Formats: sequence, C-alpha cells, structure tokens
Amino acid sequence: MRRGPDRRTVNGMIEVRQLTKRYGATPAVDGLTFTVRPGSVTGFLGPNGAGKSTTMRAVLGLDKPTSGEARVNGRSFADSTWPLHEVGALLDANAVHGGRTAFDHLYCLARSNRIGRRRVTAVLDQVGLAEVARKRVGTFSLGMKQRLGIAAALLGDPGVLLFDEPVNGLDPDGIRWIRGALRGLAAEGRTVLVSSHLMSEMALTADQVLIVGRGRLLAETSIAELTAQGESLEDAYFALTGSDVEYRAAR
Ligand SMILES: Nc1ncnc2c1ncn2[C@@H]1O[C@H](COP(=O)(O)OP(=O)(O)OP(=O)(O)O)[C@@H](O)[C@H]1O
Repeated sequence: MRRGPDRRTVNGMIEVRQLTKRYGATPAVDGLTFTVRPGSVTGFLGPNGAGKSTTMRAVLGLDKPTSGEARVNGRSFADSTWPLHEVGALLDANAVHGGRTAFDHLYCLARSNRIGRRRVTAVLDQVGLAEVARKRVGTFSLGMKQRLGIAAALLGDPGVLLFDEPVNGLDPDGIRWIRGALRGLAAEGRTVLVSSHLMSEMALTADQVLIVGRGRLLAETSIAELTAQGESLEDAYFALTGSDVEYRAAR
C-alpha cells in the first residue's frame, strides 16, 4: 500500500471562506465563513434547505462554488492526490450498488486509492460488518448501510471526516454506535464534521456547533457556551433559527 499524505504536514482543518453557491437566482449558501478544527466533533445544524449538504459538497470538491472557497488541509480538496487518505465522507448511505457484496463495494473504492484487501477487512471489522462482508449490499438494512458508509469513509485512515445526517432512520442501538464512533474518531485527533437535525443527539455527540440558516452563518461556538445560561441546545437552536425556517406549518 502506498502511503497517503504525511500527518505532520497537514493541518487537519476545514476552512470555508465567503462561500457562496447559487442555483439560479437563489443562494443555497450565502457568504459562509467558518473553520472546523481537529480533535473534536463539530455539529453542523440548520433547518431544511439551510445549505448544509451544499457546503459539504463544496468542501469535497463535488460542487463548484459560485464564489469564495472551501479548503481542507490548506488547499482545495479537488486537488488532492490522496482523496481517501485525506478526507472520508458519508453523504448518502443509499448511494451504493445493491448487487455488490460489502467487501467488493469497499474493495472497488480501496483500489482507486491503492488501498489493500487487508484494510478493507479491518474497516468491516471496525464497523461491525465482518460477518456480512460477503452479503449483497441490496439486502442490508439502513443501519447496516450507514455502517458500510462509515467503513468507506475510514478506508484511507483520513484525518478529516464529514458525515451528512448519519443517524437518520437508525434505531437506538445504531444511534448509540454512531455517537461512540464519532467521539472515538475525534478523540484520536481527527476533524469530524457531522450534520444532523436531532438536537438531543447532537448535544450528546458534538463539542462545537455551526448553525446555519438560509445559507448564512448564525452561530459558530461550543455546545458548552451555547447552553451556559441553562438553555437546552434545542432552545438555543430555535432562538437562533426562528426566522430562518423555509417551511412552517400553519398554526
Ligand atoms: N442541485 C440543486 N439544484 C437546485 N437547487 C438545489 C440543488 N441542491 C440544493 N439546492 C437548494 O439549495 C438549498 C440548500 O439545500 P441543501 O440540501 O444544501 O440544504 P440542507 O441544509 O442540507 O437541507 P436538509 O437539512 O433538508 O438536508 C435548498 O433550497 C435546495 O433546494
């Protein structure tokens, strides 16, 4: 296996500067600036349509910004020679080829970054899928697909990890497992950015939070600071996002 980037020469930071992404006239992301640092879990929160997924796609080089920039380890991730070794991402757990086995799905990804079979076996073991490694992904439950997506993100042992709503649709056991996995990755000194709509879960998982509304930054702070006045994370979230919700039912 060829080695990825030297950990000592990368800063592990996600830096978003004046990022704007428009689809037609409407900005999905509107002049967003923030920094995500290593060693903690950063929750990325905001109402539906606030621009979280668009921002993550821009960080991963999957969406070209209209203006501004997103950098990982000090440069555009689209220029990375070692994508899986630098950044691991889970954007959509269902975006897998159902006819492939779990092992083959991961091995296809691994080969593109010159990662060997032994590492594929190790990450399957790490996420608890060793016993179903030879089963077709099409037979997997959502929880198993989320675990597989996390295994894919971990393949290259990256220092930076992005997870877009990884606990959506999971049972309590799966939610607890993901919480432990994210906290463990941050404790190893990695940078972990995770979007979620579950405030109670984020209060347990994240150390830092970024809150966005209508593509703009509403808060960049720690959970401890946000809840220092005795408010819950959910109360603080509603106070910040109150006027930025795109759709609301009539009362
Ligand atoms: N490919 C696209 N074409 C047109 N509009 C888009 C596209 N992708 C996103 N948008 C729009 O950009 C805005 C931000 O969407 P985005 O998916 O980034 O928000 P989000 O915060 O991730 O939302 P959710 O919490 O619902 O997943 C929304 O108004 C959405 O409709």
